[in-house]
Amino acid sequence: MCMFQMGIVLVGGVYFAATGRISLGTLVVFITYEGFLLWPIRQMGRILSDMGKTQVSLGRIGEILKEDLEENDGKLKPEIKGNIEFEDVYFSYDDNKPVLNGISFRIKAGETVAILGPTGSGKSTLVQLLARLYDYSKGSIRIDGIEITDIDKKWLRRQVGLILQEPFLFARSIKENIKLANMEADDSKVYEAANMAAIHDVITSFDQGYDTLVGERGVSLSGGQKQRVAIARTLIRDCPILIFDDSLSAVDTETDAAIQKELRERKDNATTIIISHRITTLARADRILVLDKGRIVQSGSHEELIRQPGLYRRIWNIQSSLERDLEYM
Ligand SMILES: Nc1ncnc2c1ncn2[C@@H]1O[C@H](COP(=O)(O)OP(=O)(O)OP(=O)(O)O)[C@@H](O)[C@H]1O
Repeated sequence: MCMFQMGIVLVGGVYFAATGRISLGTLVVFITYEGFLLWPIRQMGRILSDMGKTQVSLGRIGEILKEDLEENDGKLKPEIKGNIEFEDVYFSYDDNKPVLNGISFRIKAGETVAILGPTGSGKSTLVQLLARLYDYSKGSIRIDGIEITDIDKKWLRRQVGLILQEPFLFARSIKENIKLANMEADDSKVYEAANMAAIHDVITSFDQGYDTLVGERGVSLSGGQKQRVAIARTLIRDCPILIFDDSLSAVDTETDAAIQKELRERKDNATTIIISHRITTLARADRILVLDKGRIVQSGSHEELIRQPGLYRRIWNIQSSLERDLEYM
């Protein structure tokens, strides 16, 4: 029972006892039994709300298991260069609320495109369609000219490296966490990926180096360090298409710049899509798409977008004036 409820019961109870309407014994028994009753009722409320979450999670696990059993016979397994084309793509999670409303754009193999947009504008949904986590209802998405629904789903997902904002690390060593995506990779490949993700020096500063355990029994990594381990885990797969879904947000600006430089200088330059709210990250991309309510409302290079009114210029003004203020502090 919270202090407030306890206070009301006590004040009321003492008043009734003092005016002789109830005995002191009745008051004590009432408070005791109320305490017994309240806790199970609260627990019941929690169980009911957890049951709702369990139902949704069970449904999703079922979908994943079903997908694994799906036949992919006859689907293509092409070698992918990384040319991406969205043509008039529509998508909604449920029929009433459209999330993407006619998205069209092209990315050439090896290009870096950044996406900016208010929360809920459909950025994550757009990149998840590319990895076929969901299927679009109308329009066409092509990779190297092939409709992605004609490509074997597992094959496609191996070519598209999607790094999420809150990556999951297992309670294993850092090396095992990086190698997870490519068990055949040797140590030099692990170090190369960690270097590109700007996390090698942090790892080697630990007493156990790459054998350091992550999680409760080992080191607790910061949000930015976890993101960089997850980036290394994706880079070790050598995917021709890389997607950073706000996954550079917890990394400081300089490290972010270092990672982007490494990616650009990679031998086989991957097609890269970066979702970010940080203007310095966006500015380094070859092209920026601005999304609003499931539509592309602006598209161009940093120089082009700061010359026209719109969300990009507003964010640029706010973030640059903040940086100037910080310099003077
Ligand atoms: N699995 C889902 N089921 C139902 N609706 C969803 C699901 N995922 C996202 N949405 C809804 O779709 C819309 C677009 O979401 P999305 O995550 O793509 O936006 P976003 O631009 O990436 O936002 P943020 O910047 O906050 O990550 C939102 O209204 C969101 O509530």
